[in-house]
Amino acid sequence: MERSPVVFRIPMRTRFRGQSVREGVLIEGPAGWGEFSPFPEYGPRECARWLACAREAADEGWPDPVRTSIPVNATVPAVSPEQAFDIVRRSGCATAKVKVAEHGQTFADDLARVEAVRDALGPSGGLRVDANGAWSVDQALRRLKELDRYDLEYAEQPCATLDELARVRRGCDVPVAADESIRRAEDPLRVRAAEAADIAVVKVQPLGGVRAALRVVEACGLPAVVSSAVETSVGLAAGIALAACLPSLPYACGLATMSLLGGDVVADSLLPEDGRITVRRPTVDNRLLSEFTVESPSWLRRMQEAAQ
Ligand SMILES: O=C(O)CCC(=O)c1ccccc1C(=O)O
Ligand SMILES: [Mg+2]
Repeated sequence: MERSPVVFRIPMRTRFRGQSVREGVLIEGPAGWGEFSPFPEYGPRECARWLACAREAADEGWPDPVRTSIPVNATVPAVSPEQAFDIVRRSGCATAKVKVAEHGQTFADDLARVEAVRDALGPSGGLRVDANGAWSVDQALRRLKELDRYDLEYAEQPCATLDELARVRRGCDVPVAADESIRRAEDPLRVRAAEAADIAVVKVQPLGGVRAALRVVEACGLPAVVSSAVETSVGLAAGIALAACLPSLPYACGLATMSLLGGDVVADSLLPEDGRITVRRPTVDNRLLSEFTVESPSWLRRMQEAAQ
């Protein structure tokens, strides 16, 4: 028997994107469980794609994998240099992504955090930064040049607009990855036309599922980095499925985010071992699920509105 939708609420171990809890709805269908967990700021139109991702997971499942494990990066929130060092060391990952340009912090904080992460990785590790679109073109050009003394693999969304990304790309040696610029089906063609990025960051929930994201990557014609939206292992499994079926996967993916959450709804969490996550779909554990279940008519309403 399939369960009715379950609303979950899981505390975050470190604040990320200004959030300290992660909430959403888990739905069960013939193919398994799916996760609907749009961030609070998204309206019904955007939420429709997040729901399509959950429905694909529950109703159809995903295309066959072409690899058995996914290389992943450690995700380093805007924490102190000491904490950043520990996060990277504990992760076992050879690649790390560091949040920079966080509200309330200075560029000196960013430099110190990136330096600590380079120390933790050693000279051969991959090190990327993510500014979430916060810099102007001038800031990005100056700051990336300075940060590049720690040898950056790429800079994720240094500025907000495609035109700005294209100018940063032309003006500096650090490759540029588009993340927030790729949220709708028509976005990849725009990124490509504007020559705004070297790499496409793709997230399955905002793009409407694994099949939809596969089409986006194809249309974009850029190497893809699959990233999570900080989901439970139910949601992460969809990202793992996308990374597992992409024809080519040249970079480590941002799917090692379970360590940011204070709990999970499966016993066999999608955590990395030696910097890789084994391709699999863990099953929901009823005891763990009940531990994080909350009553929330507003979440069920949000899901209904997304289905209109
Ligand atoms: O890419 C990663 O390493 C983890 C995922 C991540 O950073 C993220 C997760 C949720 C919302 C936004 C972002 C982001 O890339 O800015
Ligand atoms: Mg990003």
